Amino acid sequence: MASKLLEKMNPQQQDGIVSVDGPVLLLAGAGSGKTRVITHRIAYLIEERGVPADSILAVTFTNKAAKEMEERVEKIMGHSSLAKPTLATFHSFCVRVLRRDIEAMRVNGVGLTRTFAIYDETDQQAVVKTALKRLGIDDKQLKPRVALGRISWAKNHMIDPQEYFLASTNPLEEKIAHIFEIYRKELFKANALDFDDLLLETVRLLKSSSEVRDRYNRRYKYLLIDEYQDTNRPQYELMKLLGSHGNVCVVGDEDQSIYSWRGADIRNILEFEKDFPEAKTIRLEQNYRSTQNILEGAGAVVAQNTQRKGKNLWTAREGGSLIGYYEASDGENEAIFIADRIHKYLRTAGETEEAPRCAVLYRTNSQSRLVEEALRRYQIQYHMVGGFSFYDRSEVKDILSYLKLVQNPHDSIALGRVVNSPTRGIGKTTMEVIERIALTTGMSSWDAIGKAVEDRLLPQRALIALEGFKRLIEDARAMIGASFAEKLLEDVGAIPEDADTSFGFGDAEEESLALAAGAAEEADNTFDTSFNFNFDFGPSEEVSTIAPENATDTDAAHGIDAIAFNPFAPVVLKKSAADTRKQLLEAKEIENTRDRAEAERPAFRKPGDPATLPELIKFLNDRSGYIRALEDEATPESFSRIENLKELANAAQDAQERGETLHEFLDHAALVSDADQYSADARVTLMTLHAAKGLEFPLVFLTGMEEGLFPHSRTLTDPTGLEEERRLCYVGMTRAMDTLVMTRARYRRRYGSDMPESSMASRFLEEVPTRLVEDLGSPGMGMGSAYGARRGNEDGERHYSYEDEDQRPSSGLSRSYGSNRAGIGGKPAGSIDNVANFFAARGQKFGGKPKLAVPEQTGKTGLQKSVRVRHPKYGEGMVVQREGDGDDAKITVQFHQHGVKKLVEKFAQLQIL
Ligand SMILES: Nc1ncnc2c1ncn2[C@@H]1O[C@H](COP(=O)(O)OP(=O)(O)OP(=O)(O)O)[C@@H](O)[C@H]1O
Repeated sequence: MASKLLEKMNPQQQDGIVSVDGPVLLLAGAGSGKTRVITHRIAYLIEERGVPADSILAVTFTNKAAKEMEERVEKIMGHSSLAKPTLATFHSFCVRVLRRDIEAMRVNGVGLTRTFAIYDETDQQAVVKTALKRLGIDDKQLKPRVALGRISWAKNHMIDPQEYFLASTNPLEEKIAHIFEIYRKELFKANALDFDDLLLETVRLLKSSSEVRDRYNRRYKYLLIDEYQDTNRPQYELMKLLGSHGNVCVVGDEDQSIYSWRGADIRNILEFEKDFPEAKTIRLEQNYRSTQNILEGAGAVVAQNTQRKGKNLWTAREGGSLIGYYEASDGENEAIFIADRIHKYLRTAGETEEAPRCAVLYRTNSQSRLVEEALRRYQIQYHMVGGFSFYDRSEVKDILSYLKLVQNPHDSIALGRVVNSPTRGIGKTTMEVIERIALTTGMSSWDAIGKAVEDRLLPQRALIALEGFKRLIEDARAMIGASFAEKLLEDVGAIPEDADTSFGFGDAEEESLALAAGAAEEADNTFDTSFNFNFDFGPSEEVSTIAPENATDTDAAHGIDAIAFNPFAPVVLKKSAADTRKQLLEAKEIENTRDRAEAERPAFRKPGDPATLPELIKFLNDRSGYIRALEDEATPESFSRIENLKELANAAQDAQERGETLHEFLDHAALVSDADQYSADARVTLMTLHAAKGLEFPLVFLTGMEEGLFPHSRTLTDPTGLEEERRLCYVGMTRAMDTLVMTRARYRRRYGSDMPESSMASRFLEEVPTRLVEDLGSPGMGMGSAYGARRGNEDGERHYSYEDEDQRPSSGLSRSYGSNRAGIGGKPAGSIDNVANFFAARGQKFGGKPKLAVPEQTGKTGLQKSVRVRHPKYGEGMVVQREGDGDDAKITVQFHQHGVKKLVEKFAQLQIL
């Protein structure tokens, strides 16, 4: 078997597969087959070393990668193992740990419970807005997004509000520390965690509970971490906590570290050997993906970085086509060029390649618009990754918020979102009173509503509306309560001696088991929302026989709404453990009798059993009046929203068929990321460079290669940030298997400005050796300038657009545009002359290695690099480049408010500060 697993692997890959004892650092260059090695390593551990599959934990970066890995392992092993390795992202792994064990951190009944909510960015922003309001800070002065960014940064560096406050050096930072503290408290009150917390709380849990930590250490004997270069501090700590046995294999490529903005610390990979001095380092340096030209080009770019270990990637695919370069006159022209190329590619590749696939990559999402428009003109279907996801639609978010409330009524953000959606007469004033009660008593909004209703603290009309809402949520909760009751009963008699032996995730029975201990004290406010999805509605005549037996406080108090929807009254736990057990046994007795009677009728759901997830969604859709409100609206938009809600019910049906719990369903919706939307079947994919990591395409377009756009303006004065942008460029270039085209627009419209602004070529273009590049017919080249440096608005050059006669595609789909256009100085595009001219001009401006070789020109005015300046219109900024001298000198300034501008010195009216 070993020989089979090692077949078709190069010696380094083989080493990576069989070196399973002790720490291993697998430095895997782009396209060097690390996914292959990881999957075969897992199979090797199981098949050759006899390691139980479920003692292997492999952590990947996206859900999609985890799923793909799972499929690949299964394929290699041919479904031979019943137990499975755990393949998950850090976040989903942490959710599972916390859903199982978070209550181990509760002290004297205080702390989060397993029904915690996960807050996404919208939820987080809502909390920050509350904090701003409470502190009297105008959200225009301090944008919630900015505050949130700082909070997330602090969390990823494991800094708490107190530490943040102590370290703050200015009033703004102090304010953020206060916001952070309120934010933290609000989430706690709402029994909620944000994405960063998922990691932090898991670290805290494993550190604080040796019992829990030991259990995970006993369970997972082999730890594999993919994309190690992108791990942040909490992830690093998790690696240490979970990998204390030393069988840790981290796989990564420091040249592909692109997530520092999420707190990723490249030092984790650079210093792995320090953390584990006995670590074995294996380098995978043969690239199987790209041609030599592409690889060399990408290698030359990333070689400019200093923060790297360095490696010699090589490929057996010698030569290949040159890297294409197209310098468009403007953004529209760039988009048309791309659409045209794709059109031709799809037409011709269809004849030769099995499944033509290509990707258009950009630095920021907003760049997609023009490309989308152009593709539509060419009637080319495309798939966009990172657009508005299904789960982001407002109606879907609303119903998910109802579900979140069913799971955890203390989730104040979910409550705020739907308390008056659809409108039910709970206005702003009412909610302000509720918030005041919550604030003064420290209660959650849900409890505050309860108090307001009980103590009659609001006008009658408001109270009726609040009561109605409260009852709706309680009824929905009651519908699923029976599941808890039933499984609890089953588990009470079957708690294993050693809980370790039944350790596993996603197992509904196990979840109930862990809940059993806390059930008595928490029965009224901690519902387990695990579902048993295997039942259909029962026959309606059974209502009368079963409902009274199991009637509950909730039913008595709230009439028969839930029953009207669900003919079987649900079981809700009473408060004492003895009562609970008695009630459960009674329920079980009834069940047993009924089970026997119904053995022949499997199609019906058993009376008293919990509602299924789709049933719950339908109940919420109907009882909340949401669908009715949309129907009343009767617009095409409202009908399509209804369709979306039906689709959500379908998603729930799928989840039910996979045996997922409500937790898992909501967790899935919360953890879906941009990259997960990628579909391998799409022929044309549009996505950001970040989302493209780990993927490969025969044809890749890298667009918007302009200073200020890529590298992003934020990083122009920050060497570390610049290195990360360069790595991003490297990631983008190495996605290409056969053909890579880099494009740039000389003019680009920014922030909806009237006139497109002139741009400068990205420095990354400069770093690609000229011998590897071919001009693909950039219009208007060779006018004595490169990258439009002298062709800014100031010299009045016209720019092309859809409307320009000679740029417009001729007609229909057979148009040909771009590559056969006249190039530099009227010569055919792509001719040796043109290319030479073009790059000669470029060389003059930047020199071979711009970073080192560009001599700083001495200007008369002292407007040198790094000098701070003020412009009458753009305000303050810093000079980042000076080109030329005398009257014609061009000064590039990074303005604080307006981004990068290139100005002619003599006209610029720049004042040195
Ligand atoms: N030994 C091999 N022989 C032939 N093809 C291989 C071999 N190893 C890997 N490949 C192929 O090389 C390509 C890249 O492999 P893979 O996706 O595993 O690389 P990677 O290291 O994960 O890349 P990246 O880090 O750039 O995302 C795939 O198409 C894979 O099938």
